[in-house]
Amino acid sequence: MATSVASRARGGSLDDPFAVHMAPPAGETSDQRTARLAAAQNADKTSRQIDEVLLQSKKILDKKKADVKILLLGQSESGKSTVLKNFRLRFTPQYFDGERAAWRMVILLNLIGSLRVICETIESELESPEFSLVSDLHRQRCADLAPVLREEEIINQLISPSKQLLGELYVRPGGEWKTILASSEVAQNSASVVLSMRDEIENFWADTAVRELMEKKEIPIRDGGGYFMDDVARITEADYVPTDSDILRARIKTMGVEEHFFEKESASAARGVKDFWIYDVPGQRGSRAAWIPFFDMVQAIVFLTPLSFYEVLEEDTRVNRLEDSVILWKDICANTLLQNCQLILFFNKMDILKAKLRAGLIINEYVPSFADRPNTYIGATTYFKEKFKAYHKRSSPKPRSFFYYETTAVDTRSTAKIIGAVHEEIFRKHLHDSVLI
Ligand SMILES: Nc1nc2c(ncn2[C@@H]2O[C@H](COP(=O)(O)OP(=O)(O)OP(=O)(O)O)[C@@H](O)[C@H]2O)c(=O)[nH]1
Ligand SMILES: [Mg+2]
Repeated sequence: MATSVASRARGGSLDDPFAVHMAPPAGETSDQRTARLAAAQNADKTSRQIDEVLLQSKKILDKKKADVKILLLGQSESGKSTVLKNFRLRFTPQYFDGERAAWRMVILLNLIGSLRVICETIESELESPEFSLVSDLHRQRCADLAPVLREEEIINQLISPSKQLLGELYVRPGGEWKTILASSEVAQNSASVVLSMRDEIENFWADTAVRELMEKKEIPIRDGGGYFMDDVARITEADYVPTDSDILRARIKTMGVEEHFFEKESASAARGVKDFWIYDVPGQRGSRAAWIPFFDMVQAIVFLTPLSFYEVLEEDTRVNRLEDSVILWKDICANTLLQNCQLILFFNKMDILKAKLRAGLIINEYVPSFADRPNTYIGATTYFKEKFKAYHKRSSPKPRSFFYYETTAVDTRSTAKIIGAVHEEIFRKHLHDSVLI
């Protein structure tokens, strides 16, 4: 009966189930006793270590809950991961610095990817019956580059999460790929193959027929990111170390959610900075469901949109890029889970917009409502800013401030200033909200 067991245990009787288990075995020798006590001591130590780990994990979890969390949102190629790199460059420069060897491999991979796209374009051009800018000589040059092109698949096998080994570069979530690229012998061999053919690559790209073909086909390898065709001599030097700007221009598509912890570095110039987290997510249409679990835990969203009204989405060529961004922006503004969240809008890739306008882009051919406003950079940014601001005001469940910046995320200098201002603003609001709570 329950009562009798309890009362016997309280009385310390030998029927106590614990006492039975703790008692030394009958006839224990002195050596056995020493071994038993040592084992018990070890078990005790392990148990205390486990408790310590659990306590630490809980502390980390509690701290994470209290820390500011920032989510980067926007369509694919809007520049989310590039903005994250800018944050890392400013707030954790030592970590950023330690990754240059891995980025060198990404840059070489981006170069091989461009070469593959060019060779595929040449091949399809040669198959078309119309007059062609290129000839069998170019086909031969591509065949000569085969050893370099083969390396794309070899390196991707090391770091890619899927069987698709050609096409846009993406990696398994987490930082392991950086260690692999920086230290694996296979990757180093691949780099040697590219370096050994630098003259062939340079001569290939120096051919005006090849460049003209890419322009005629309107294949934007220049604008698409990860463009290093004009840097072959420099990036294939044996002692090449990527600059900050090279790393910002290197392209890896984000597949899973990447969580980055920003812990103050003592050597960091950014004094007074508190720890915070940034979440970088994939922007492709099919991956946007992955954003939702973060909505009720983040304090701020940096929403990126290039003003690419002249382009369509890569994953769905029926959808205009700017239209997609506007719909997303309205949804984010209207979401009630995010009603207390600070929204910061970046019009990104402004260098590309400026270059397009210089090259003769006519805005109202793509956006009829732009009408006869000045077809200039200021004209465009003013018009679209007012649009985004109006959606923000109309869709937000309750009033909130509108923060907006024009950015060129591959420009470290101008972006560093903006990142500093954004960081300050987010922490100012966080402090204000904490006081109110
Ligand atoms: N010219 C120019 N290129 C940029 C700018 N911002 C980003 N890029 C480049 O555009 C490419 C795509 O940027 P990412 O940061 O990878 O885009 P993302 O939003 O993370 O894309 P997903 O991971 O596919 O969702 C990269 O190669 C960048 O270097 C910019 O302001 N100007
Ligand atoms: Mg990304």
